[in-house]
Amino acid sequence: MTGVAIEAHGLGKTYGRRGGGHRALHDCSFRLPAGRVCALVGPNGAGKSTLLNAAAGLDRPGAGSLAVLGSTDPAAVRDKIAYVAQDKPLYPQLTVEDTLWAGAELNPGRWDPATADRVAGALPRAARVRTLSGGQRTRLALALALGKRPELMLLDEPMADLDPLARHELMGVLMAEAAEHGTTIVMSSHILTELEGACDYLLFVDGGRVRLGGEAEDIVDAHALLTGQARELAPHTVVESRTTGRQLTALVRKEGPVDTAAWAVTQPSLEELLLAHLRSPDAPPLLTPSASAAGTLAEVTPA
Ligand SMILES: Nc1ncnc2c1ncn2[C@@H]1O[C@H](COP(=O)(O)OP(=O)(O)OP(=O)(O)O)[C@@H](O)[C@H]1O
Repeated sequence: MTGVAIEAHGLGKTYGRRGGGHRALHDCSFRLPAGRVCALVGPNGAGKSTLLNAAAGLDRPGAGSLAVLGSTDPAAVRDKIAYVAQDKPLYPQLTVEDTLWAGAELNPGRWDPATADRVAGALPRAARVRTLSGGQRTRLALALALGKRPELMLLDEPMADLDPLARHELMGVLMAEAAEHGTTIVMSSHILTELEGACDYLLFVDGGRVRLGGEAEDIVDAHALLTGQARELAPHTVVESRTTGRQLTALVRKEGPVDTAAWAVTQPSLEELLLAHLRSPDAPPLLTPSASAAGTLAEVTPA
């Protein structure tokens, strides 16, 4: 699939203007190509849910511009987007069966009953939503989202309350969906190891801005873990360094070839890379060309 799933320019969102206000998104710019499985990571309060809410059209950004599936009008693309928010909003009085029926009714022409049924799995069809466990509700919310056959799936910590087996199974279903239909998936999570094998794209948000964006492989390739006798690390950009005696270990962003005579060089894992950036809020941002938002879109009218 070609095209751009999400493009943001200078996106801003401030909560509670009276008495100061908190900037949840601040000058946030990036581009997510269509067809990618994107990990949305960042510390608590970074702005991930705020960004997903904006992309889903549930919340209006206060500044900047945002295009989703090529449109700046959220209503125009709503039927092509599935959003599983952190609190998994479902109707508590409906049964599982009624909920799946409602999914079919609300998505005429798109609904895929076989997929929804497969994801719902062993959920008792006659059980009311309010009697389901947190993990069972998640499964039902994912069944609704996948049954909709969306072009863009926005998932806010979808696996957080699933048991390991269910997590493994549903991650497999998501990946198969993305591979078969070219669905763009944006998935926020704090479980970095889980994302590493599943996601091919990365958006690392911190302080309401994208600090790392692009193909996960390219972002990892741009960095190196260097170990050797303490000495100058220039010209490389130091993300994090630690000295023990005369031994220096550093995670750097490579600025040209690394002197392999001076340093033992290894490639960091995605988890090591993200942890280093989490501990080093001043490390400069890095967006690969495909993640760099270019040009200007129509400005969002301040809410
Ligand atoms: N409705 C709201 N009213 C006021 N402040 C809010 C509201 N929603 C979010 N915030 C604030 O905006 C910031 C970003 O919140 P957001 O929920 O987007 O972070 P997050 O990255 O999803 O965090 P987490 O990983 O903890 O889920 C936080 O400082 C939060 O306190």
